[in-house]
Amino acid sequence: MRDRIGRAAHDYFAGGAGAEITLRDNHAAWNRIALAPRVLRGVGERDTAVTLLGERRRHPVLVAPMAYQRHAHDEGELAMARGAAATGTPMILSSQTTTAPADVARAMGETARWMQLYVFRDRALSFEIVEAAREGGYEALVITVDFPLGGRRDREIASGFTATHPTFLNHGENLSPDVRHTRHDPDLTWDDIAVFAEASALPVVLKGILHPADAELAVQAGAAGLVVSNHGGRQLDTVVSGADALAPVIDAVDGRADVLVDGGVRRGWDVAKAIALGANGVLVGRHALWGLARGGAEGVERVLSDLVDEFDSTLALLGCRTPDELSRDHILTAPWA
Ligand SMILES: Cc1cc2nc3c(=O)[nH]c(=O)nc-3n(C[C@H](O)[C@H](O)[C@H](O)COP(=O)(O)O)c2cc1C
Ligand SMILES: CCCCC(=O)C(=O)O
Repeated sequence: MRDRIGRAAHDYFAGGAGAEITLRDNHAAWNRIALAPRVLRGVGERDTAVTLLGERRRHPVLVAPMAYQRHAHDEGELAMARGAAATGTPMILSSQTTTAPADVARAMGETARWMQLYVFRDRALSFEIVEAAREGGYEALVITVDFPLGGRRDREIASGFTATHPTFLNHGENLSPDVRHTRHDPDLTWDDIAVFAEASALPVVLKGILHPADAELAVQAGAAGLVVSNHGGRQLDTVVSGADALAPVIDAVDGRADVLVDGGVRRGWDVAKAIALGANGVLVGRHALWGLARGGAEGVERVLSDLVDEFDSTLALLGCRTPDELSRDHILTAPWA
C-alpha cells in the first residue's frame, strides 16, 4: 500500500497519535469481548435492518468521515460514495473532502449521507459546510468535538504528509500539517452547538464523546445522536477505546439519543458486539479506506458487503434474527483478556 499511494499519505492514513497505543488497542478491545451464543432459536429468516435517527436503514454500518480521500484513490470520495451506495451504507462526508459535497450527494443517490462539520476559527468556512449540507440533501450534521487541535502524530510528523489535492473549502492552498492542525477553533464550547443545529436545521450528531458525563451534556445540548470515538487513535494517545467507552455512555444516554461507536471495527462480530452493548450503529474508517485505496468503488463495495454479510451470519450464529435481539446477554469479558 505504501508503494501504491506513497509513504506520506500511507502514514497519514494509517498512523495515530503518539506511540499509537490507543490505535493498536482500538481493534484489540473488541477482541477482549467474548460472545455467548444461544442455540435452537430458528434463525433462518433474518433482517439486518436498524433505525438510525428515526430512519430505517439496511444494516447498522456507516462509513466514517475521512479527509483527503483523493490521496487514497484518484476518484476519492466519489468512489467511496459509489461503493457505499452499492451496499446501502450511509456515508459521512468529511469537512476536508476533496470532492464537492453536491457531487458526492449525486453519487449516493437514494442512500443516506450525513455531513461532518469541523468548526474553524474562521466561522464563515464552517457555515459554507453547513450550507453545502443543506443543498446536497445531507440528512444529519455530524459535529466533531474531539479536535480542538490536531493530535501529535509521530508517524505523520516523521513522513510530513501535505494534502495537495484541493479540498472543497481551501481555495487552492496546500494543507501542510501546521495549517491542518491550527485552523480549528480551540475555544469551541457546548454553547456553540445550538448555533449550528439552528443554521443547518438538521439533526445534530456529536462525534468524539468518550466520557459518560459528556454524553449527558450532549443530550442536554439537544444532540439527536453521538459517536463514541477516539478519532481512530489519532488525537490523544492512551485514551480509552470506543469499545471500552461504549457501555457507560449507553447507560448515561438511556435511550434519549442514538449512540454510535467507532474505532477498530473490521469484522462482522465487532459490529455485533457494538449492537449487543446497546449501540444503534457503527462507523467504519480505515477498513473502508483501504478498500478504496485497493480497488476504488469496487474495493469499497467488497469490504462493506463482506462486513455486512459477516454481521448477518454472526446474528445467526448467536441465535438472533434481528439486531434488536442482540443484548448484553450475548457478551462476556473474554477469559483470554
Ligand atoms: C485518514 C483519516 C482521516 C480522518 N478524517 C476525519 C475527518 O475529517 N473528520 C472526522 O470527524 N474524523 C476523521 N477521522 C476519524 C474517523 O472518522 C473515525 O473516527 C476513525 O477513523 C475510526 O477508526 P477506524 O479507522 O479504526 O475505523 C479520520 C480518520 C482517518 C483514518
Ligand atoms: C484537519 C485534519 C482533518 C482530518 C482528520 O480529522 C484527521 O486527520 O484525523
